[in-house]
Amino acid sequence: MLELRDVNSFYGKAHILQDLSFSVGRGEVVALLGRNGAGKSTTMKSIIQIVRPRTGSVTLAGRELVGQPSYRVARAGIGYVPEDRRIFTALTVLENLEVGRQPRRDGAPVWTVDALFELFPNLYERRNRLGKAMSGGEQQMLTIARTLMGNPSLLLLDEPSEGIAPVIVEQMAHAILRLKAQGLTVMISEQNLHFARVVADRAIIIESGAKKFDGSFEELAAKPEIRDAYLAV
Ligand SMILES: Nc1ncnc2c1ncn2[C@@H]1O[C@H](COP(=O)(O)OP(=O)(O)OP(=O)(O)O)[C@@H](O)[C@H]1O
Repeated sequence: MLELRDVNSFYGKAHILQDLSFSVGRGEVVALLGRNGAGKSTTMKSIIQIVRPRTGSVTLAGRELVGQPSYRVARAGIGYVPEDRRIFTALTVLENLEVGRQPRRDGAPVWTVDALFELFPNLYERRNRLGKAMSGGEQQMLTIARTLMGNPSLLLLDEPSEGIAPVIVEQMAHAILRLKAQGLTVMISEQNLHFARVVADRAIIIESGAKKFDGSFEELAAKPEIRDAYLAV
């Protein structure tokens, strides 16, 4: 469904992504792992074209995304939840969800406000509260829910468990597993190996913008040297 081939991305002269190639199959949940500064956020930004790869290709269902404006990438069916939660603090939870509403898309799960409240019961309880009155974890859930209102076929979550209370992390894991059960394709970037193992089918590890491992968590467990070299555990 998603394929990166020999992607090279830069910030000015700094060469960040180095010939990065990987693919994500339809319905898969893949964890992009790596230390602080490994290039996880840059990878996601290079998929949605906030960062423009200088060379290489990024395709979604065979369609080239490199060079497209980000709003077109979103319309092509990619939902992106950045690390810094972006909710409208002066709008209520319900209003925030309405802002995200987009038409349904072929081959992607269709979301309603009710279905999202079922997925995130906390949001239902706080549906009339202003965004600014929510905890960090609830804001993270609201950002994910609002993105789902766009009915994406691929969801990119940048470090969804970072800085969030353990009880909310648990709810988040549960929600991601339900998204997978609905057939959504998900890529999460993570430093938390435990969280990644609970929700993802496969791990891709990067370091200095280059791929160091791509395989199952069983394969990763059999290679402690990889974990020790590239992950903070
Ligand atoms: N806007 C920018 N301008 C210049 N360099 C940047 C910029 N954003 C990130 N970098 C650098 O690019 C490299 C990769 O950063 P990136 O944010 O992709 O890593 P990450 O794996 O997501 O780490 P983190 O967990 O800290 O978000 C780092 O060396 C970082 O300092």
